[in-house]
Amino acid sequence: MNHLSLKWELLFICILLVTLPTVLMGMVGYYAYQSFAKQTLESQLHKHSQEVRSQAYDFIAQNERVLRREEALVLKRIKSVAQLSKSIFQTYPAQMKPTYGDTTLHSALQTLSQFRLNRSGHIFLLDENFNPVINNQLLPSLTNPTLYANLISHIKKEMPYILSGQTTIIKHPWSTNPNGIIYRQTALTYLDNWQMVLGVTINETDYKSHDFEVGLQNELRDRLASERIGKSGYIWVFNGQGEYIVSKDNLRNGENMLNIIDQHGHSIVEHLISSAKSAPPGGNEIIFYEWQDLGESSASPRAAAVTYVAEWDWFIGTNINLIEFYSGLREVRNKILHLCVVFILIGSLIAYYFAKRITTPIKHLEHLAVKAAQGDFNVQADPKLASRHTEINSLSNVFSEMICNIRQLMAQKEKSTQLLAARNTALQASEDKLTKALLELEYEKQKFHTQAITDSLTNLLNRRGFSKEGKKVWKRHQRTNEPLTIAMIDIDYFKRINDRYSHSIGDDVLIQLAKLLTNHMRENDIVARIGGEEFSMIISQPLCEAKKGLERLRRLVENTPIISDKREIFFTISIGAIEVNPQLPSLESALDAADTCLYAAKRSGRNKIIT
Ligand SMILES: Nc1nc2c(ncn2[C@@H]2O[C@H](COP(=O)(O)OP(=O)(O)OP(=O)(O)O)[C@@H](O)[C@H]2O)c(=O)[nH]1
Repeated sequence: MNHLSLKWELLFICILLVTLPTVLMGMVGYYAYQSFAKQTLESQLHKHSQEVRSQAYDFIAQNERVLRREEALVLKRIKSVAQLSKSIFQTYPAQMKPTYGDTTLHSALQTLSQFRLNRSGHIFLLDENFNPVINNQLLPSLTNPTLYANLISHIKKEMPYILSGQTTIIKHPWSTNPNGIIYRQTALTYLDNWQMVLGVTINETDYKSHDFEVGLQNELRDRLASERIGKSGYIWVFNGQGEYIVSKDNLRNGENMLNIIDQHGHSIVEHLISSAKSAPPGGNEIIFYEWQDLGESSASPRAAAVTYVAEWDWFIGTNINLIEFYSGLREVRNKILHLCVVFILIGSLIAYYFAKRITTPIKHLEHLAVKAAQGDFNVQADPKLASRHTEINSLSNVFSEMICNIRQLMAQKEKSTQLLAARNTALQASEDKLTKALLELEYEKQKFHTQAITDSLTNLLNRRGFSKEGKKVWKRHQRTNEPLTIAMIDIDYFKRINDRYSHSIGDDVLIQLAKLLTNHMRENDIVARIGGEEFSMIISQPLCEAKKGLERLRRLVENTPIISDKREIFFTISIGAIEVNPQLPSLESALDAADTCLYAAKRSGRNKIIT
């Protein structure tokens, strides 16, 4: 985040603040809708299942109502037949009482014995031992003695009632068939004249026809087969053997589907049947499974509410294709997704606008600050910023005020700098003048000093200079005891040169000698003109060495004429030299000693050296 600019950081935060709640709300919305959809699915299935169940029970109830009405009619009939028969037989005398095994029945009994109601209904008579005396061949006592005994037991129970002259009806099991026990309804009455029980009996199967029930089932079957839940949801019905009672559009009715297994190898229909059986009484159970219908390339996930109608052994399922059902949910999810994206985009654009609105003035002020930092104080904040009544406005005002102050300070500084520069220039000029004056003074001083110690004609040291420099050498000699020779040099007959050639040529001689002396002397030697034509030398050599040089000098002078007016003028010098020794206490005494030698050289004929 540190390398992000403020604008992008603000933008990022705003987008985050928009995106997170949007995505969160989208997810909550989607999952809420998903949960709602699942509840809707289940309630829809429950509702359909209950409707189908109630339809089935309406049909069952209708069937039962019809059967009950049929039964009531039959029972009324057998009762009336029994009472009618009784009224007939009561008219017969006791002598006409039939006996067990009697084959010569009179015509009335034969007629009654041949009486048939529906298919199996007939009349029978039982003697006091409960043995059949007519229609004994129709009583299956020989084939099912247990059920026959059961009938007799029932009759015996009813005896007190029929003995009182009443006619009663009993229901008793009579035979069995593959569908179960077949019951009979029997109307009983008592013949007082013959002490016999008269019965009119009929099999329930004779009047309880399944045709009506089958018709009802077929009607319901057709109705269910065409019913749809949603686009492709439908209703199926299996019987306990796993056979289709109702299939989609009745296309697979009768097919046994127990062999359809799921991925775990279990029979799906068995699972449906067991789930329906375990459903709460009168209710249904929601189950999820995979099923492949005719025309489908693969099994698809389904949900069904299953219920069991025990009376018909029908396992009814109302099912929905989950892919189809949730396709609507996918549409909702996509819509939520699109809404989220649009919302985030709009939020991002708004965030970008505000981030830019916030950062643009800051960027502008930053740009101005950078320019100011680089020394450009002619910057001015954008006047548009003043129109914003925000912190930016305050910042802009403060920045402008600051720049204005800096500008004033800079102007003051500039003024002060110019003033200072002018003063510096003046000061520098004064200083230069002073330096120049000092230099001139020093030059003059040096000049005066040089003039004071220099002979103006020969530029050699004069007597004062010689004395000054000589004292230094003398002190050094005293300190180091180095060998030192003092020589006094005088031009011979100089007065004659002046007189003979002029004073000017005399000066030239002096200058010539000074040059020769200067060339002759060594670095540490001192040469000076201490009088008119008198020169002195201090030579840093012992006398023996110095004398050789002085001799060379003397000969050089002797052989080096000066040229004046194309004439050669020769001159000579006399030299007196001594070596400084401890007997000479000062430079003056040493000069005196050398002067004494010079005097001796003059006296002894000149142009020579006396040491
Ligand atoms: N041209 C010239 N002559 C000078 C100068 N100073 C002194 N003299 C002359 O030097 C002469 C010195 O003469 P003297 O003292 O008699 O010595 P000299 O003639 O050399 O004789 P000795 O020294 O005995 O050989 C004088 O005539 C001075 O006038 C100078 O600066 N220029």
